[in-house]
Amino acid sequence: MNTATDPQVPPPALDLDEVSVAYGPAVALENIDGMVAPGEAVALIGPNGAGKSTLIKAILGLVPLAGGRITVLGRPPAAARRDVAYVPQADTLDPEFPISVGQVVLMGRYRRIGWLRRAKATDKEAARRALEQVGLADRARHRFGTLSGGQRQRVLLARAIAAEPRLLLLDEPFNGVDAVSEQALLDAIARLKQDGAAVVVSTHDLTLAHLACEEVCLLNRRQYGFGPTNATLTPHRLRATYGGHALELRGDRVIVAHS
Ligand SMILES: Nc1ncnc2c1ncn2[C@@H]1O[C@H](COP(=O)(O)OP(=O)(O)OP(=O)(O)O)[C@@H](O)[C@H]1O
Repeated sequence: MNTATDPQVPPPALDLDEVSVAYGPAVALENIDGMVAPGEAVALIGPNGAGKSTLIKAILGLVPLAGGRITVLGRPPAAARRDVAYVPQADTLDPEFPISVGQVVLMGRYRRIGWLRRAKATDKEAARRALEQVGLADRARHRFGTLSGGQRQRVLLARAIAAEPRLLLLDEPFNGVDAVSEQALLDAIARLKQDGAAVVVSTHDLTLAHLACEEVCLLNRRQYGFGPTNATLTPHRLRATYGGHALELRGDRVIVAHS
């Protein structure tokens, strides 16, 4: 989607314009198109290998585009990095890393502080508040690796909150988290949106999409829908997105039957 630039109107948080990405000869994403406004969230939904993480990496400017354009807060992705925070999948991190929970969260401030400067009282306060927002204020001095998977995911979200992002990217944040962590994540996302941040969250969890996201983007290499959550998450579209596999809905969670 390409928007005309009007200096009076704030730019969308994210504008995807016919985005394509390839790894060598293999096309991972083809002609993805959509927009996210400040204060809104979009869920990226699709099966394993659909290209959700690839799209997040492209928004971060970490993979080159084979075609199209991504605009973040009116700028190319690399120029917007300071205003973008990213929460990776928890299982991609080494829990043995000898660092305290408080230090992990303070890392979210480093782009503001500069890596070689010392954190100021305002940075420490921002980190403390972020940890409080995810319900782990009492764990600041604990070693990161001693926390559960769900708690570590919340710490990484706190690190992102401490960065005061205008665009937050979350890669499957609900994988393996319990109901308490799930609620803490939902509350934190809601607060960020209230503060005007936009959120992009890759997930297999339709409950998360319904509870936290105004819009969804259905992906499986190409786009099977991008629009308001209720109108877009139809069984017909989901079935098409999940490659024609028989689709079982349990509650409102998608279970793909490999028939
Ligand atoms: N660095 C890479 N080099 C080559 N191919 C890659 C690379 N990263 C991803 N791919 C391929 O691109 C496609 C999309 O992968 P991606 O990780 O973006 O999917 P995903 O939707 O995030 O999947 P999941 O739900 O399993 O995390 C897959 O076919 C994957 O094998």
